[in-house]
Amino acid sequence: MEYRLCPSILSADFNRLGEQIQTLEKAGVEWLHIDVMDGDFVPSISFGMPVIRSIRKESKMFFDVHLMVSAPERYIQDFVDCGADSITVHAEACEDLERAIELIRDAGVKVGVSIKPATPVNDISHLLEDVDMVLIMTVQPGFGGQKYLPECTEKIVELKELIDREELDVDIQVDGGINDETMETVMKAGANLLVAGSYVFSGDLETNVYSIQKKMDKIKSEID
Ligand SMILES: O=C(CO)[C@H](O)[C@H](O)COP(=O)(O)O
Ligand SMILES: [Fe+2]
Repeated sequence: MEYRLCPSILSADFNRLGEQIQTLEKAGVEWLHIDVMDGDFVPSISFGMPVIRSIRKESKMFFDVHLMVSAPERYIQDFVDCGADSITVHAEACEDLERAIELIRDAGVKVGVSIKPATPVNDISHLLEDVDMVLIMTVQPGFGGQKYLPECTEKIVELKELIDREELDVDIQVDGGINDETMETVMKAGANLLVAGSYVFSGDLETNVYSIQKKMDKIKSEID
């Protein structure tokens, strides 16, 4: 099982975004989590295609685009064109989730489906064969810096059991409130892709990345 830290640039200093992305890349980070918010599916607005297009020119990292957008089907090709390597849509945001998955697949990038804390795993369990990743939100989507919702842990366990039972190759990503304490909980529950914003970007970025990766390696050795 491949475990990865996926820093979320929502917590970056946008005045120094290029420089901070370079720091992450030099420290060995391979996935960059990119949160797009539309002010409709979630209350806040973040950024969109022009920002992604700009950072794509400077970075070879895997761009993991988390669309917190209503009817995301409208924008799949745009996000692929500006540099996404994977696109994650919310089950709650799509009128036809199967169609959204098909559009992402046909556009040639990896497919992710996300569920909010109140959405049961059961709502997406029939689609597991069609996706590369399921993102379990561990806070209400819309803002960085919130506290991990402990009731989400059992959803990670449930999803992991389903994936193992059906012998599928699907990553489990978690997003929201990941820190020193919660990273152990989510990894032991079955998550392998850990999104973290405020935990990575508060204080010295390089020091944080090395220390988080070291902690992840230690937890991984306890799981294997
Ligand atoms: O999707 C998100 C918010 O909706 C972000 O990826 C997430 O909040 C990361 O921030 P933090 O690690 O500070 O909780
Ligand atoms: Fe996110």
